[in-house]
Amino acid sequence: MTEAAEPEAGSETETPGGAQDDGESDASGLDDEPVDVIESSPAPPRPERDLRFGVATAAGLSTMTPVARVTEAPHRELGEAVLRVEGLTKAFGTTVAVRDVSLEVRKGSFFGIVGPNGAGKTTTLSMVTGLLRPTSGSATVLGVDVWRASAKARSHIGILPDRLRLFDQLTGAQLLYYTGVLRGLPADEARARAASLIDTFELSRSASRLVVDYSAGMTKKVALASALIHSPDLLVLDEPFESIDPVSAGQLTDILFEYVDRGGTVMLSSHSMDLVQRVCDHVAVIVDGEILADGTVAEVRGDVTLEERFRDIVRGPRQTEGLDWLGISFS
Ligand SMILES: Nc1ncnc2c1ncn2[C@@H]1O[C@H](COP(=O)(O)OP(=O)(O)OP(=O)(O)O)[C@@H](O)[C@H]1O
Repeated sequence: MTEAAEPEAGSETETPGGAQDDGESDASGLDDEPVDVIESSPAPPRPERDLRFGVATAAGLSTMTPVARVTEAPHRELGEAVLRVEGLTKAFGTTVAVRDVSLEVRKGSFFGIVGPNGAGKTTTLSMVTGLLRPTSGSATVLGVDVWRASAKARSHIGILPDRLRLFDQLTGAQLLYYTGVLRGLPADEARARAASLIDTFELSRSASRLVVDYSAGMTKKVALASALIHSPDLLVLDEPFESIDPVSAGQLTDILFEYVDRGGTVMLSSHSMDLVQRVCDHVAVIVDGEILADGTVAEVRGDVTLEERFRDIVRGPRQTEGLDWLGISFS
């Protein structure tokens, strides 16, 4: 995994507790937490594989079907509506970023939202998760209105936002622990889940380094782990695979599959049509703030690939138009 690489000389940052990652610290990374913020009692035994967020051991993960070999998502029986979006609209001044979007995401679904740059994906996901107030329309999670009862609604949601704003002066282990505590977990439970997630996401060698020193991919992983720590019913992930290498992407996908198999629900945005076709059972295509197609991936793509259908739907302008002055032939 990417974090196996040692930081460059001089780039390593001292932790608040004065410790540096020497690559030999405890796998949980919680051993060198400052004693005034995390109790120094030994970490409790790690929980069995019985948590929604998928405490997958390395052995467990290795028995799963490598997602890279799959060309379409497995059939899943879906349950009740977890997320209902009705007539969601967002205007920034005179720019209407999202117009009258309605969606339903059912329990057990892996739902993809795709669209070209600037189509309104991030704006939609931000409204769904309570990070951005809509101009009109509503979003409910398990029947709880995201804006009228935001605290309760957010307790059901795990969020990986587009522009990550993490407490990056914490170590990875501290970030997970404090996220768990802020999400209302008892300290012991937060510590145990943090340790399990560090194992699952193979972050043990980086767990006692400051997040500010993480690579982009490692930052994404620790952020995704943080989104899972309170065992949410719905995970909303904005471009979760951006900056992630293919091996890590396959592993993250397996973790998300396991989360869904345990009754979780995922909504994600992505520019990778191939990935969406392989992992998502439902997809919505958004263009200029409006949903132009949605349904099962099979319904939306028909007898062509999702990427081909996406190109048909979007019909972007030819990129070479107006570049004649470059003097290069693109044909
Ligand atoms: N805070 C803001 N103020 C003004 N305009 C905004 C703001 N946020 C987004 N927009 C505009 O809303 C539109 C949709 O943006 P959004 O970030 O939702 O697109 P996106 O589909 O996520 O794009 P990308 O794939 O490039 O990340 C764009 O025209 C963007 O410029």
